[in-house]
Amino acid sequence: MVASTPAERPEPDGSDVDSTLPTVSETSPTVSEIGEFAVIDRATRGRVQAETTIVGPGDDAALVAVADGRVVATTDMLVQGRHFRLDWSTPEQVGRKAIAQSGADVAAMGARPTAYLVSLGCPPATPIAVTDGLTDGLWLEVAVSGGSIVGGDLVQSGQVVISVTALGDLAGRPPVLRSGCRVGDVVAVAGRLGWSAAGLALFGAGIDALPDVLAAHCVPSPPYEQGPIAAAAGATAMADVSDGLVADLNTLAHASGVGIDIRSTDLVVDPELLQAADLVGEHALGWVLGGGEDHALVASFVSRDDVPQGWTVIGVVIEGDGVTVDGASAPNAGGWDSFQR
Ligand SMILES: Nc1ncnc2c1ncn2[C@@H]1O[C@H](COP(=O)(O)OP(=O)(O)O)[C@@H](O)[C@H]1O
Ligand SMILES: Cc1ncc(C[n+]2csc(CCOP(=O)(O)OP(=O)(O)O)c2C)c(N)n1
Ligand SMILES: [Mg+2]
Ligand SMILES: [Mg+2]
Ligand SMILES: [Mg+2]
Repeated sequence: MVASTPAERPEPDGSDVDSTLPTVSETSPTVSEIGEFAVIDRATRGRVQAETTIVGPGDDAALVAVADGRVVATTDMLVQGRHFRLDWSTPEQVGRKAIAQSGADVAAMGARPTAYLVSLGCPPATPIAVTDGLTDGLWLEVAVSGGSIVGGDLVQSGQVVISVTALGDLAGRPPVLRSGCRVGDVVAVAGRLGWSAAGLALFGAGIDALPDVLAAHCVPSPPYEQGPIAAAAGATAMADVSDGLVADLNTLAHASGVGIDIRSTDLVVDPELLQAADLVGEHALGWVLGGGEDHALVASFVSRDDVPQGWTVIGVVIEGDGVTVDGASAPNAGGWDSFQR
């Protein structure tokens, strides 16, 4: 491998050094003014814990009851300028997205989220209206996904960074792995595709239109409950779509040692995406195939009869290696790679 010289590296576009904070109000004190423990207090006081929380925030660690003797565990982080911008999203939307990103991974194992640990880094000048907004958003999404926030961390950093660890319960079922696709299975999707990418394109072009599409970029809507439903229906493999449909199906194909062929005519391209595509001069199907961050669920099932309500069959598992669309490779649907953009 040849190390790239500075001259070969792409110029930074500035997006990853964004450290702007919204001026929420002239009167909001900052995090440094009220101090770490007061901010933590505001993030935890009065919030209702799930039944499985034995010890919640306030001690050295939380204690969580594990119903079936195993716990699903996953973590993801959001970095300002890379995963969100505070001039595009409200703090509440960022909080919701942070929970959704990890909660969707729990659902993709076939489990139900039970507990979250939230670590926050922020500059000292962060208004507490921002940390309060984040807290509200985190708890709003927890109310959708299930579970509760049992602890976390708060540190000073140059930009806003949020890391969410989620735990989940499989209710005695086996986990649904990425490696379980078998030739002849059908592949189905639950949840929206392409919306987040369409919103990102609108934001990027500075077009203030289609508010539902912009909101879908700021707050994904993972179909949390469909994870356990698919597992109970016998899903053979599953993942959430964070990097892009083709990219995430590729992880299933590679882990399972198979090919997956998607039929483009079976993909739902919502009319709002066609409108957005007209506005920015891009292709809506490209967003559906290559856009990430909607956190839809994709899964394989032995037959069409196993596919639960709320899922749309979009393809089949075939012999081969990787993902094809209508039998051909999809070179423009590579999806997100944290170090390529
Ligand atoms: N720094 C790391 N150390 C250990 N495991 C990691 C690390 N980063 C990612 N992984 C693991 O690699 C796998 C793929 O990660 P990722 O692509 O982020 O999955 P997802 O898109 O579901 O969040 C996951 O099982 C994750 O736990
Ligand atoms: C400012 C900004 N630029 C670009 C994007 C697009 N984007 C950022 S991360 C990502 C993919 C998912 O992020 P990743 O860190 O890979 O999450 P994971 O797959 O681990 O869930 C996408 C499409 C964005 N959300 N915000
Ligand atoms: Mg991840
Ligand atoms: Mg995932
Ligand atoms: Mg990713």
